[in-house]
Amino acid sequence: MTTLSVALGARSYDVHIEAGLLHRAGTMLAPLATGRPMPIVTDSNLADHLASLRRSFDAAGIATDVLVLPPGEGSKSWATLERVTDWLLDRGVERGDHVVALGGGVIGDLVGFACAILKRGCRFVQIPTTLLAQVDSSVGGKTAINARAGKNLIGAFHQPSIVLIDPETLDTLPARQVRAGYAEVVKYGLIDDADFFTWCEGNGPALIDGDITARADAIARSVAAKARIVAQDEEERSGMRALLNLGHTFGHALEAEAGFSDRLLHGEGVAAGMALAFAYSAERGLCPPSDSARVAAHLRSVGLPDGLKAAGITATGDVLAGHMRHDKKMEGGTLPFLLARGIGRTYLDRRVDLADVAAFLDRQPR
Ligand SMILES: NC(=O)c1ccc[n+]([C@@H]2O[C@H](COP(=O)([O-])OP(=O)(O)OC[C@H]3O[C@@H](n4cnc5c(N)ncnc54)[C@H](O)[C@@H]3O)[C@@H](O)[C@H]2O)c1
Ligand SMILES: O=C(O)C(=O)C[C@@H](O)[C@H](O)[C@H](O)COP(=O)(O)O
Ligand SMILES: [Zn+2]
Repeated sequence: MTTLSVALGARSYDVHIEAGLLHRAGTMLAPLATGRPMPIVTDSNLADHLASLRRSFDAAGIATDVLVLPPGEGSKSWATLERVTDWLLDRGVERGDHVVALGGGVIGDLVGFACAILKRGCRFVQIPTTLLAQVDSSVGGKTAINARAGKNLIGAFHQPSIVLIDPETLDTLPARQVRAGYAEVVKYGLIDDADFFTWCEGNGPALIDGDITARADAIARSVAAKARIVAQDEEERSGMRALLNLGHTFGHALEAEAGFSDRLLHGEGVAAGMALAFAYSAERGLCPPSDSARVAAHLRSVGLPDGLKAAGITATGDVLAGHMRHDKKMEGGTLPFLLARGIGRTYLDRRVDLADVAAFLDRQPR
């Protein structure tokens, strides 16, 4: 088993990664059991993994209660949040109790936020089952739902007590979802690890095709990178954690245009967003055009969108910039932007003019 730590003082926790770990979750979580049934929240695509998890809890003598939600981004909503919090309150969940989030980033973000606000905070456990959640969303404590005005606009920082990652759960994940999660893997290479991007170019196709070693390696490297960044800037105050937002200002705008629907998955928006961030950096003379072309080529080669056209977005630059004005990084009316001086050389630029970004977007092929 690989165990990585997210070092946050009193809020520190471990992330355990091992094939088959789901079947040992009961033993791993037994120290957190209170004698009352442990609540598990999941979505309806996870019946088989839920059954495995419950068997492992039964074997460890832990009773469970289960809430099954509809799958998809639409569940990151006020209505579903109310459903989760009412369900937890009906079960008499106390502040010291642990709620298990079994699923992808949607379940993790939603349940994490419910736990952040339930009785002003109860504990939770992340058992991520998508590649995206295993490499990114289950670690770091960003929790949220979406608002009419945009993505993740209602949320809180709330760290889990433990994260259990079983790469074998990815065996049932549809290929499109694997590819979308892979975009966040590539992100770590583009941020500050050019060698890892080269690793992605060599191993990405096998990872997507199901190579368990490549998947486990990518998960461990991604979690280590995220834990290192989060430990330095837990609440995105210094600019360090903002690096994890590479491609997201563009990506969230594209997701908003697609109505936060299956038309464009989060990871697909991030892929197109990263390609746009590199193209914009290259256009401004900050980044070698060859690096920008290399990023786009790799994303294309694994079937991810490399820009507006591939993402199916036809909106004007002004409309997209309008979405960006809701970005949580806005400061005094300006939007700090993640740009790149090259592969592995992402930085936060505080002098970007949104009108210039809009004009750049208008020049992109539709
Ligand atoms: N908190 C963070 O730091 C953070 C980081 C990245 C993304 N996110 C958020 O995560 C969300 C996207 O997460 P996601 O890509 O995991 O999407 P998701 O949770 O919607 O899961 C994708 C789909 O896969 C299904 N699924 C999950 N696990 C499965 C499995 N093992 N086998 C078969 N089907 C399975 C789900 O039911 C769903 O239909 C977005 O809302 C995004 O904003 C948050
Ligand atoms: O953990 C972070 O910090 C990230 O930015 C990770 C992102 O991949 C993730 O999509 C996050 O939810 C985006 O955060 P937001 O603050 O832009 O909503
Ligand atoms: Zn993301």
